[in-house]
Amino acid sequence: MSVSPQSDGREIRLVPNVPVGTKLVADRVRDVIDACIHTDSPAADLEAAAQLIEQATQLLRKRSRDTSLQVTRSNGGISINNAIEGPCNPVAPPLTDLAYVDGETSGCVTFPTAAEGPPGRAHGGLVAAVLDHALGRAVAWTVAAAMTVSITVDYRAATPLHQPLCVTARVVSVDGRKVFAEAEIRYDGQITAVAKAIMIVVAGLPSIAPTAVSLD
Ligand SMILES: CCCCCCCCCCCCCC(=O)SCCNC(=O)CCNC(=O)[C@H](O)C(C)(C)COP(=O)(O)OP(=O)(O)OC[C@H]1O[C@@H](n2cnc3c(N)ncnc32)[C@H](O)[C@@H]1OP(=O)(O)O
Repeated sequence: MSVSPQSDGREIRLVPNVPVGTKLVADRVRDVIDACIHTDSPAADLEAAAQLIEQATQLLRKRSRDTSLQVTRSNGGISINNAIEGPCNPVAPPLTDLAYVDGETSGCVTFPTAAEGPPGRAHGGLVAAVLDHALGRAVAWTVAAAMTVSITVDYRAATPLHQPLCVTARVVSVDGRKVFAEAEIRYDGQITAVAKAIMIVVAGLPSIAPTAVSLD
């Protein structure tokens, strides 16, 4: 594992691949979150479950590391504990299969029950977060790593839970450090939300290339 210093002093840790064991734990935690939301168990079972979860937490805390982003060298650099795409972050939906082809960035996401806003629909803030992330990826892959200073989301239709969704994003224009980009999320081919963003290229953020990662 190597470490790349960032402009604000934080570090990015490079790992060869998504760590299988950590991803397994994250997947099981996603199951726990889902079960927690749906459970109708009696109090004794809830108490027993809470104790088991506490035991698992203590086991995981036996050896801890800092919270720096970990990024793989494979597949264009998966940010493994990122809030949106991180396969090892149980809070991430996650956004998967990120790809960059002919200037277009795409990815897939399925929102779990935990992402519910209106009944049966994804929370609009989480839809916006996924779009923001795809926009960030598109800008990083097309121009350079950047930060969002403005994002506008139009919600056109319900974004369902538990259904495979496609996210696409691209750069529209560049004006100095300002990058204008747009993105959509689709269910069954129909757009449910579109986003327009202004992102500012910021020196020192991790750079990611479409085909080969060059982070150090
Ligand atoms: C493989 C590695 C993977 C790693 C992870 C992958 C994840 C990738 C995806 C992650 C994606 C996640 C994405 C996220 O979640 S990013 C997180 C959310 N965003 C932020 O936290 C950003 C907060 N803002 C800032 O820190 C500063 O504003 C920055 C540093 C960005 C710029 O401050 P700086 O002092 O440097 O620059 P400046 O103030 O001179 O401004 C520069 C220019 O910008 C124009 N401007 C500013 N604001 C606006 C505005 N609202 N509308 C229109 N224009 C605006 C401004 O007029 C000026 O234009 P001009 O006068 O030059 O013409």
